[in-house]
Amino acid sequence: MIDIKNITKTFGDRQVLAGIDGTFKPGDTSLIIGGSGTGKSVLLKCMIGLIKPDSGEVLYDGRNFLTANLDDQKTIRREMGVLFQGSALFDSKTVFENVRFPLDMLTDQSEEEKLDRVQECLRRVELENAGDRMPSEISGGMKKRVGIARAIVLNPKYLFCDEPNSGLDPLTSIKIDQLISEITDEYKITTVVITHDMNSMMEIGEQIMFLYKGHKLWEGNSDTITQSDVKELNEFIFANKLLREMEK
Ligand SMILES: Nc1ncnc2c1ncn2[C@@H]1O[C@H](COP(=O)(O)OP(=O)(O)OP(=O)(O)O)[C@@H](O)[C@H]1O
Repeated sequence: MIDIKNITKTFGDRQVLAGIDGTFKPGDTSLIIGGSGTGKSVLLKCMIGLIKPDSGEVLYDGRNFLTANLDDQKTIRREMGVLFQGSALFDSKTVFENVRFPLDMLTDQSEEEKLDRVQECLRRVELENAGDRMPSEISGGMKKRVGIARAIVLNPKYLFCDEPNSGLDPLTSIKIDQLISEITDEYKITTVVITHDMNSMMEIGEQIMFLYKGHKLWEGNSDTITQSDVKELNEFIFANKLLREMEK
């Protein structure tokens, strides 16, 4: 479980996060949605320690990440898996080496243990036969799956995905969403996904937080999202639908 309390962040004279609260539960794929520049990535970065908020708390199963000492912060970090935008694979490493990388950096496992674990994760994302390939030789959807395998290789309690659908066609997007959602459920991970994607909201939105200009304006799930009376949310959904229609 992750609790965030009153997270604020200002860059210069621009307030980007104006006091965000939220709870993210194990086994749930929670979505953070909102238009461009509303603070979604900054919020995610505050949660994983890449940006220091001006105030607020981020609690990982009750452990205060921001005030923890370095050792405790390291322990919490080790429990996080992150799927960055664009997958962020190392171009010069094979698929296998990319997935093995966190094990090399953060564990003292034997070669055999690492081999087993990497194979297990590649199998989970249905890429068991692609280990020898280079990122340049595989499709965008496969790259995302490699990114997911790498994000889960350390058996994370918490998984963060920044726009996992960016650059993918609708069908591949749905498959990636389903994979994230299945893995979340299977391993009871607390998963937080940033997305613009309307299909994702309807398919995997067990909990959805809508940000608008740094404020949390609405919270709910895919069943309740179309019934809200929040004007900004309805406009966001309408614009999204329109975009989808135009793409068809
Ligand atoms: N390091 C930074 N320094 C200054 N301003 C920043 C920094 N990071 C983000 N911002 C600003 O904060 C605002 C929110 O950015 P953020 O990346 O969180 O938006 P977002 O909701 O994720 O948008 P998008 O969907 O387009 O990625 C933007 O105006 C952005 O320019």
